[in-house]
Amino acid sequence: MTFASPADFRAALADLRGPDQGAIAAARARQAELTKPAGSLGRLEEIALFLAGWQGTARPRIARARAAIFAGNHGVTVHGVSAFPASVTAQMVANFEAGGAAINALSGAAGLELVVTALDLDKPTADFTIGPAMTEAECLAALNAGAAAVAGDLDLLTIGEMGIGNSTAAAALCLRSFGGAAADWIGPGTGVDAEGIARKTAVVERALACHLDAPADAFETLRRVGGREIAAIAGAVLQARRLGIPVVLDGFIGSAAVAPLAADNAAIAAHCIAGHVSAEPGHARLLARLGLEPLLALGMRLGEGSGAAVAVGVIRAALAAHDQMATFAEAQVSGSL
Ligand SMILES: O=C(O)c1ccc[n+]([C@@H]2O[C@H](COP(=O)([O-])O)[C@@H](O)[C@H]2O)c1
Ligand SMILES: Cc1cc2nc[nH]c2cc1C
Repeated sequence: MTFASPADFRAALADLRGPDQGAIAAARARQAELTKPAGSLGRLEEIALFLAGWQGTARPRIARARAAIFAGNHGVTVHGVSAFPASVTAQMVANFEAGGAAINALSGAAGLELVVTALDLDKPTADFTIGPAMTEAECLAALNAGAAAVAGDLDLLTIGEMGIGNSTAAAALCLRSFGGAAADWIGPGTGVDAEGIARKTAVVERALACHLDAPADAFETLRRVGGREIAAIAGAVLQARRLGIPVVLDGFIGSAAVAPLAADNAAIAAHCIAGHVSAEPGHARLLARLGLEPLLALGMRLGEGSGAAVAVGVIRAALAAHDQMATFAEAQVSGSL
């Protein structure tokens, strides 16, 4: 068990390591020697430096990369907050296992090992409009399931989720972590209409009122208005940080899992790349609050780690250029005047 208690989780979140500045400096020096005008590969250059810092080497690589997908069920679905029935969560997990989901195709295309963790699907979280979604023990177990999906020898981790109703939980997490109005964080999710959005807004407002006087630290917010797959993502992101593994986040729900952690320690997202900005309207606002600039904007809103997996293609391209290009000296090309 990685996090022995809520206090242990809080201590880990309070004690975050930074990237290897020497490796970043060495990678920057190499970039300056490659046969291109300085800065001409734009964000690709920043990605190479980012991976150098977290992998602790001037020549980062992606030999072993994993897509970790977490699934959970939500008691809040009793309020009609999703366009799909809660039974779809387990059905989609079976689809992941059979190889028929988008993430199967996209993780394969990106060269990612797919690891699916289904968390007590037959035991939905409690309805968080009337009490905490999870007990302390349940939340801790989910955090640890997330941490357990992170292997020490990974060069990169991408993260995804599946959970009917979890865009409502994600909105509640964002509101409790960053404030604003419920409407700032609510969107159609799987595709609810205007009445569905109004129902989601009322549900999130009731949830926030229910937990108003409760402690607002990361563990309590995850436990009260999160979900098992969401807490698992939080545990995986924190464990990856402890191991120095860079993370690619996916869409609105995957990013919202980090929101309570960021409210306690703004440095938590430093080892994360936002793979994409999803079409869920709160995602752009959330990424801005996390200090992350999305790599892609493809109008995707699927979840299950799909946008993060697509972004890995760009990240691999960044490393290919960084690693394989000739220097000005090697290619006998004149440098800038
Ligand atoms: O990743 C996103 O930005 C995203 C946006 C909308 C929906 N989803 C997925 O759809 C489900 C949540 O939507 P809902 O309507 O059931 O709350 C869940 O399984 C997510 O993976 C995901
Ligand atoms: C079919 C389906 C697939 C999904 N994948 C992630 N969330 C999803 C929600 C639905 C409804």
